[in-house]
Amino acid sequence: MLMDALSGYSVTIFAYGQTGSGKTFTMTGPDSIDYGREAAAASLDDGPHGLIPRVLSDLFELTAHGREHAGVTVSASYLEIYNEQLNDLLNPASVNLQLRHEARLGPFVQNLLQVECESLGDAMAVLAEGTRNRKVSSHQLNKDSSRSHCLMTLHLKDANTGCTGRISLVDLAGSERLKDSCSEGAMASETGHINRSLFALGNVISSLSDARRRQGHIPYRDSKLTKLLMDSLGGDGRTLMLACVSPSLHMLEETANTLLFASRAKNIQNRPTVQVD
Ligand SMILES: Nc1ncnc2c1ncn2[C@@H]1O[C@H](COP(=O)(O)OP(=O)(O)OP(=O)(O)O)[C@@H](O)[C@H]1O
Repeated sequence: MLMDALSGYSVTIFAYGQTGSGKTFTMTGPDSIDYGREAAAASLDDGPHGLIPRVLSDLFELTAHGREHAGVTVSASYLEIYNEQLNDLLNPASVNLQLRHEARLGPFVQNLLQVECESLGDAMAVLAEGTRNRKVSSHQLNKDSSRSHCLMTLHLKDANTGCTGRISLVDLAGSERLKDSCSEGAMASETGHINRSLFALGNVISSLSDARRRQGHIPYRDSKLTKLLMDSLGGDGRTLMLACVSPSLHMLEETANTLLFASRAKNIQNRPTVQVD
């Protein structure tokens, strides 16, 4: 996926699964690891590191001086969709941003900060800053439950070829049944938003995976999440979905739902296209 992005494709990797199933653990890594600038100095080859630090580490190795992709510049943005609002995780004062669409760019978030990253240390600092600003709360099923969908995007621009690739790394909030999570008040309202947007994602995926419905209307407009992921779902990007499931017998029904969702998603065919500036 990383090599594709360096060649000008728009790639998306997203983690899906019910609350507490390990999406954040998979994407970012265990909370015990401090992904500050210092961590960049340490080797990321060993240990339980998340997918994002590994992608960043490989990216800066491949774009290092003297390597084939040395002409590629990297900038990063990091946003969350919280209660159907788009907020900038790198600039917490910047909330409720507008989602726009341009034929050439596809969907994009207006006024979202893009930070230039010259080294792995810079990119790790972006990851640490954004992760610090995410909305997280405790409930019965997960003590550090993400209350928002988070999307880190690495924008890659190759000065030699003019190719503009993109890697979007998405940690979705997890579905939860209120009677199990025992969320109340503001948290219950967050849960409502999370469940509704995951429902919209499910609808888009089932429409795209069904050959007859694929020809008709695809309900991308039903949520910010599906509007934002439009290119990744049945569009011109390359997409990898990670299905996270819990080993607990209590979660059997949710596990079956996640697997059903994943097997539907497998039927979706994108038409990947290289983007050239
Ligand atoms: N593969 C794993 N090995 C060890 N611990 C794990 C693993 N996956 C998850 N955990 C632990 O389980 C707990 C829940 O995981 P995590 O927060 O990643 O779930 P999540 O799917 O992101 O949940 P939510 O949707 O509520 O945000 C965390 O304490 C995490 O460290």
